Amino acid sequence: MVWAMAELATKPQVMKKAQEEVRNCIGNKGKVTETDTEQLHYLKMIIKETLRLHPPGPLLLPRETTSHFKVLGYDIDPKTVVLVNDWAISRDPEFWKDPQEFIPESFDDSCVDFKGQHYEYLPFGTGRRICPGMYMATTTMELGLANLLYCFDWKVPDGMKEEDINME
Ligand code: HEM
Repeated sequence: MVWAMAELATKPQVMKKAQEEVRNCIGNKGKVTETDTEQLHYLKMIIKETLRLHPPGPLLLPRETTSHFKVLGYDIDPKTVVLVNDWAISRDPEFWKDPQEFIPESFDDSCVDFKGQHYEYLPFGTGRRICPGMYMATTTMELGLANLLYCFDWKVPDGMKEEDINME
């Protein structure tokens, strides 16, 4: 969630749009609750985009092969440790337009999600060992970020510019 906050702090126009969505939806209720987040489509796109550019598990979890197989002409022996470079996959220009930019709108009208069916985007992995905490993680992030956007305007510290924050 810190990455999402850093991206928003450096992109005031994205933050404004997200704040407007949350504040219009919640009105004077005082706080965002779990049932409210269903309506926060832009916020969900921000979280997806954050997980694309800043996957907390950039190489997923190491796996060990149990039998010999061939992939793209390479022989993979049994007991080989295999890493999936999700960080690189989710910045691949073959699948993503302007892949280095933070553009939540890329997920608008797109069926790409993190449930492991879209191999260009695997922040929670895929298959039988996909992250079982996926919904807990996204629900917690949505709720936390929505409440922060609802209650606060945040910005980079005085004397600092947006471009001073190194997102690498
Ligand atoms: C943003 C938050 C999270 C991210 C990005 C994340 C990502 C991942 C990834 C990439 C894997 C490996 C999947 C694979 O190799 O295919 C994994 C596995 C796992 N995650 Fe998460 N995770 C998150 C939060 C959580 C939470 C909140 C829990 C528990 C409450 C959790 C529990 C697990 C467990 C137990 C596994 C191992 C599953 C297995 O090997 O069968 N994760 N996670």
